[in-house]
Amino acid sequence: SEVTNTKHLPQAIIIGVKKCGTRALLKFLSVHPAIAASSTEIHFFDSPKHFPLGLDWYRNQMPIADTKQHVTIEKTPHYFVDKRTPKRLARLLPDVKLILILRDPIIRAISDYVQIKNRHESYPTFDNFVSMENFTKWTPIRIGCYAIYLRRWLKYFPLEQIHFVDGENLIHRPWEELESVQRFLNVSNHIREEDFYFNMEKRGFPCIRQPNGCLGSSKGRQHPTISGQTREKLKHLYSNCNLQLKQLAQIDFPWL
Ligand SMILES: Nc1ncnc2c1ncn2[C@@H]1O[C@H](COP(=O)(O)OS(=O)(=O)O)[C@@H](OP(=O)(O)O)[C@H]1O
Repeated sequence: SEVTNTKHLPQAIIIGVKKCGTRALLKFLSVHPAIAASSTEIHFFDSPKHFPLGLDWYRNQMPIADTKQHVTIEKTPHYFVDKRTPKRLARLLPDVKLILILRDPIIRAISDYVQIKNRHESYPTFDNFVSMENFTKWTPIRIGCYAIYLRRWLKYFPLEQIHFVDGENLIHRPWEELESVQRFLNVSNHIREEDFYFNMEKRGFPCIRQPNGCLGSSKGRQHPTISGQTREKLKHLYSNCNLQLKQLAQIDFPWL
């Protein structure tokens, strides 16, 4: 077939959610011979600086794809929570396939917290935050109420255009999640169970054998233990959010 060696607008975008395994998913997909994955987060639709530069700028950020058979894909987890992105995306790339990876919102919140704490030494403990009166407004907590944001997306995209990945299963049995993502993207089932190994030095997270290995040191960080009281409070808060998500997305992941 004809080699085009050029950049294409993405046919698929991992729109989020932050700290749910977006990097792992994209890294694993990038070993597929028919997938051209962007190595950085592009932040086109959500950025006042980039968006006015238009689709030519966006296309130019994409990786070179060998042939027209390639599926070009990028991930920018902030798209999911950005108010302007769904409308802009629907207008500019109405047929784009959307991939949304979700994990247990309590673990996601701790992961988000650990990332912030990493940059701000004197940051309070997670338990301290959750004991505050208006803790539900704190971003690491709020983002985990996925239904709030998904509802916005569904104003612009039909459910069939969004593929939901279980971020917990992506850690335990990544090949299963990849099988359905590959099907959704209409590419061959190339990534298999034997392509993975589990790295015990990295809290048991999966790595892919060739050619990419494990994720970098900013992924798979140590998490603090949280009190039983904090956990109960969050379970209570998220039970309603999770119920709404199940109904909106028509999914039933084990942790929901
Ligand atoms: N294979 C593999 N290796 C390492 N880490 C993995 C993997 N699969 C999923 N995860 C989980 O992904 C969490 C980071 O999520 P994201 O990549 O979406 O983060 S970000 O939003 O781009 O910052 C990251 O969060 P932390 O554990 O808090 O570091 C991991 O829990």
